[in-house]
Amino acid sequence: AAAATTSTTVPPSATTITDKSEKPQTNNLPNIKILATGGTIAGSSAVNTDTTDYKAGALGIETLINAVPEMKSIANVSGEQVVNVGSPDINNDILLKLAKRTNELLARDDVDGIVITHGTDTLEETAYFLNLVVNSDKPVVVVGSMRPATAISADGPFNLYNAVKVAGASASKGQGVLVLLNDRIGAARYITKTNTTAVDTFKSVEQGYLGAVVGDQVYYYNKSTHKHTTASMFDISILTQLPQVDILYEYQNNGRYLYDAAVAAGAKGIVVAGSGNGSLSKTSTEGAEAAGKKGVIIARSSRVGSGIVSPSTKDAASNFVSTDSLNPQKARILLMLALTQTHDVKEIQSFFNEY
Ligand SMILES: NC(=O)C[C@H](N)C(=O)O
Repeated sequence: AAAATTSTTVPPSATTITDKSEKPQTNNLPNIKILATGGTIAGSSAVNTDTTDYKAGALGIETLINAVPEMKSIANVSGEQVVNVGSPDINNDILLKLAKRTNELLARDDVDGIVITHGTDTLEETAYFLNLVVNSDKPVVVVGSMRPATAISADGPFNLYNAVKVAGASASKGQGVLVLLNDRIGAARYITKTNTTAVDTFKSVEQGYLGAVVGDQVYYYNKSTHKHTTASMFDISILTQLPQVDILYEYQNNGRYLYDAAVAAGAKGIVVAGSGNGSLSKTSTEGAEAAGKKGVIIARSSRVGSGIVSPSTKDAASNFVSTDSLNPQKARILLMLALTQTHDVKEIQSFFNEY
């Protein structure tokens, strides 16, 4: 991010960690806002060996910032608590609130980048949503941890420090929304949680990471080839809600009743976590086609965990779209946004090809 350069350089120690004055800083460090949403990075337990039964979203932003005073030497850091929840409880209202606040802050001259602390369970969904709706090329870095703040060898503090470093690096501009854990910089479009409990859980198996933080340096090697941030056509500034999109999982012996139930409950779109290359059983196909006739958009993704769901010649006849390499939970994010623009199947397919 563009660091303000002035002739009067204030030593880093003169900055306050949580500056609520909203005045531009006068040193040459980048101004980074941390928006806190909860998760394990803000998790707490009475037992320091507890890595599973702790309370996620227990500690506030002040505590997280005060735990890493080293950030003062790399940025002017201030924080805001947006919500404080485990990430399974991040919902559409929170997504909209977070994205609007992010855009508001990025529009200001005295904000050079944003770091968002978040639970890891649904981190990739929030990161991808922001990737599609942030309308600035300033860095946005989403960070989490797998061990609560109270654990031996908690991974949160260093992840947070590195996230601030990445958010303050000029090379991070225009890279789309980034995800930082374990010294790796991932693209929101590609990265996913691959292990339920391991610290090195965030991977981009097919596409790779964009870069890494090693020592004092931020390194980039790749760029996301999909449209994001300033190139994205999605605008959430006037939205107060997002359309209901549900995910249905394929398995042997399934029935169409889940499709009927989703439609009855108000789904405007259904993402199918299909088997293999986005396959649906005959009974699911019946349910999906019946939903399609009622105007519900059906998007074929895959339960496999990696790979592309390729377009099928049968899609046009059934009014289905295919989701490229987006996993079901990210396909749901894109389909919600697509449905704010159009219900045309061809147009929605083109969004899945481009974003
Ligand atoms: N590691 C974590 O952050 C998991 C936690 N359950 C959450 O997503 O909030």
